[in-house]
Amino acid sequence: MESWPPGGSGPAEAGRRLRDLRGADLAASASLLSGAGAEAGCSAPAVAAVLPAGGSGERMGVPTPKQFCPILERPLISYTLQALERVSWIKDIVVAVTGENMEAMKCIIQRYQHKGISLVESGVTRHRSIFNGLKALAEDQPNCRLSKPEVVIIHDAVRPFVEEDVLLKVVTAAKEHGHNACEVFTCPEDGHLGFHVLAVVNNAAVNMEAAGAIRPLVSTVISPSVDGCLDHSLERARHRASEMPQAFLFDVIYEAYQQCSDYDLEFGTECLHLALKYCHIKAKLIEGSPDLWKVTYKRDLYAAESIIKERISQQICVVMDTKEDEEHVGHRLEEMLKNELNHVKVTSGRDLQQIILEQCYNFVRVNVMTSDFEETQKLLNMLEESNLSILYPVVVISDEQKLQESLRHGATIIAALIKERNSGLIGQLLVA
Ligand SMILES: Nc1ccn([C@@H]2O[C@H](COP(=O)(O)OP(=O)(O)OP(=O)(O)O)[C@@H](O)[C@H]2O)c(=O)n1
Ligand SMILES: O=C(CO)[C@H](O)[C@H](O)COP(=O)(O)O
Repeated sequence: MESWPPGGSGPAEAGRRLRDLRGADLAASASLLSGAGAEAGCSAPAVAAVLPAGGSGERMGVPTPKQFCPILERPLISYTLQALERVSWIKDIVVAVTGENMEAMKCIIQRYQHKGISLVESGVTRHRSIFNGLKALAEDQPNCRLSKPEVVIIHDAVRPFVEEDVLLKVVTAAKEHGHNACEVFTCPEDGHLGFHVLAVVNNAAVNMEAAGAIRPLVSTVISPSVDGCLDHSLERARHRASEMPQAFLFDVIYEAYQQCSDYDLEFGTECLHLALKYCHIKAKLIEGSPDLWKVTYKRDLYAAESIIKERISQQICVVMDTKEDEEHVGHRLEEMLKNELNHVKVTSGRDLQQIILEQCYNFVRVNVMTSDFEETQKLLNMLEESNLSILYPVVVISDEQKLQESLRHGATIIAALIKERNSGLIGQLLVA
C-alpha cells in the first residue's frame, strides 16, 4: 500500500484530532447500549472514503480508462477527488487503481495538488477493488498514516458531481445506528463533523448502519427469458436505481466483505446488498440529485463537460484601468453581461486578489487609458501565480477601445467565449 504524498502532515494531524474525539463517541454509545445514558452526548466520527478507480471502462469504448479521460483538459477522477476533498470532515481518501496506472495516478495527485490521498492496488472486479481499499483502512500497517474510520463512504471515481449535502445525509443515516437518534452538526472552528446523541428512540433493534443514494428509474426494468422474449417486467414506480455515494459503519461493511463468497466478489454490483446479506443491515435509502449519475458512455463525457462549463461560467470579473472607467464603461458592461451571466463584478484592480481567492475563472481586461497588453500581462501573471488554472481553464479576454464602441455586441461575444471555453481560442487575438 502506498501513501501519497509520502509523509504528508496536514491530514494526519487532523486525523489524530478526530481519533481523540472518537473516544467520547464510543463512551456515549457504550452507555446508551447498556441502557444507562439517555442524556445528550457529543461526538465526531472519523470518516474516510474509498474510491474504486480500477476499471477499464469497456462501455466507453476508448483506450483510456474513463476515470482518466480528460474533461476540459483535466482527468475525470481529479474532479471527483476535488469534490470529496472539499468536504473537511472526510479525513482520508483511499483510491484503488491498477498497478499499471499507479504512476499516472500519482502524477494526477501531484499536478492537481490533491491532499490526503492514499493509493492501493485495485482488484479484477469493482467489489475486489473496494475490498482492497477497506483492507488498507482496517490494517494498521507500519509507516502508514491511515487508521480505521468509524464510518466509510464508498463512491465511484467516475461520479464527479457528488455534493457535500448528500455525503452528509448518507453518513448521518449510517451513523444513526442501533437505538440512537442523532443530530449532526459541522464544527464552525475546524469543519469537523459532529453528532449529538439525542435520545434512545425505542427498544427495537433498528440496525441502520448503512445508507445509499437512489434515483427514480428512467426506464422500466424487464427480465428477458432465455429465448429473448419478455419474461416479466418490474413496476417502475415501486423500484429505484441505486447510485453512489453509500456510507457504512466501517466494521459492518468490512465484515460483509470478509464473509461474502467469491461469487459475490466476482459478479456482485451492490455494496448495500452485501451489508444486508452478510450483516443483516437494512440500508437507509436517500434521494440523490440527478447529477450523481455514473459516467459510463462516451456521451457522458460531453454531458459532464457541459455541467462543468455551466458551473464555472456564471461568474465574471471585469477589470478596468481606473476608478473613473469603472464608473462609466465598467458598469454599462456589467448591465449588459448581467443578461447572460449570474454574477458580474467590476473592479479597477484593488480587490483582485480576493476575487481570485473566491475562485472566479473568467476575467475581462478593458484597457481604456493604455493601448498595450502590459496590464493584461500583469493580470495573467497574477492568475498564473494563483494556480487557478490548475483546476479549470481560466478565460481572460482583453479589449482596447473596440468593446467600448459596441458594448452590447462585446457582451455577447464575451459571454459566448466564456460559455464555450474553446481551447483552440487560447492565445488568439480576436477582432470583433
Ligand atoms: N475492477 C474494477 C472495476 C471497476 N472499478 C471502478 O468501479 C467504478 C464503477 O464501475 P464501472 O462504471 O462499471 O466502471 P468500469 O468497470 O471501468 O466500466 P465498464 O463496466 O464499462 O467496463 C469505476 O470507478 C471503476 O473504475 C474498479 O475499481 N475496479
Ligand atoms: O450501480 C451501482 C450501485 O451499487 C454501483 O455504483 C456500481 O457502479 C455498479 O458497478 P458496475 O457498473 O460495475 O455494475
